[in-house]
Amino acid sequence: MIKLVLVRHGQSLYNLENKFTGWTDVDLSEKGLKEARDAGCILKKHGYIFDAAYTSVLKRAIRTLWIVLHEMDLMWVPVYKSWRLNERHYGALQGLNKAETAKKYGDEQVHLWRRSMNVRPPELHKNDPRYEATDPKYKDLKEQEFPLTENLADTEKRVLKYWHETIAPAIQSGQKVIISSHGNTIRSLIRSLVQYLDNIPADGIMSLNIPTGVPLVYELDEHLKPMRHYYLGNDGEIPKDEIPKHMPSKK
Ligand SMILES: O=C(O)[C@@H](CO)OP(=O)(O)O
Repeated sequence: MIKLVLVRHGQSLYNLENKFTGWTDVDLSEKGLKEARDAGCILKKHGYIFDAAYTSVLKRAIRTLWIVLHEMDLMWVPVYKSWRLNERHYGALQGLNKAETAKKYGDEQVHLWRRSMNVRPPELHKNDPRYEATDPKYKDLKEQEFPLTENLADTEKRVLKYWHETIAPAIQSGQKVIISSHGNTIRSLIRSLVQYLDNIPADGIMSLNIPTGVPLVYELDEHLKPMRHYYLGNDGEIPKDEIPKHMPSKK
């Protein structure tokens, strides 16, 4: 039986300030650092070991992974980074306060920007300092590939390309994998994993609240079909209604 571990980065400085983040490269808050340490400790306590680790090119996910591997004494594990595992690009909303934006544009509009598969937030202009296409971490992207904004379908498409071409084959070749990534990236992966199961409200998965810094384990069969899933954390850290309801959980 295969175990895949997904972990959303610990709380970031923008999570703390309730700001739209997207590709803004903010670091972890003090709470986020602790969440990452706790995630590593609990994975170690349960005897997890990994052959390969995947993350985005954003430091909140990278640092979470570093801390997890450090706590587990697994710093030797190869780490693969890809922009395709980045958070969804939030366009011109990046850096704005979510509550203030809701006051200005209304809750309904902000909900559409945040959770609709098809609605894109307003685009960044190429002369905006938040447009980071020349950052060396994006050297693999052609200028026309660098997003000015993304809806969740755009995000899912580039995440799943990496999943199908790189991560899924590694898992199927027998590698034990951890992915340290972002809320919308993880939702996209969950949508892909559950797509062959019956009666799954795939759209509802995009509204799931994924807690920061709590490992989510998917047990998969050899075809990568999920058998069950569960969070590894203290009960108090995992609000019951945040556990995906699309499959029986362990508890
Ligand atoms: O701001 C963001 O980049 C994401 C994750 O924190 O927010 P949302 O919950 O709106 O997807």
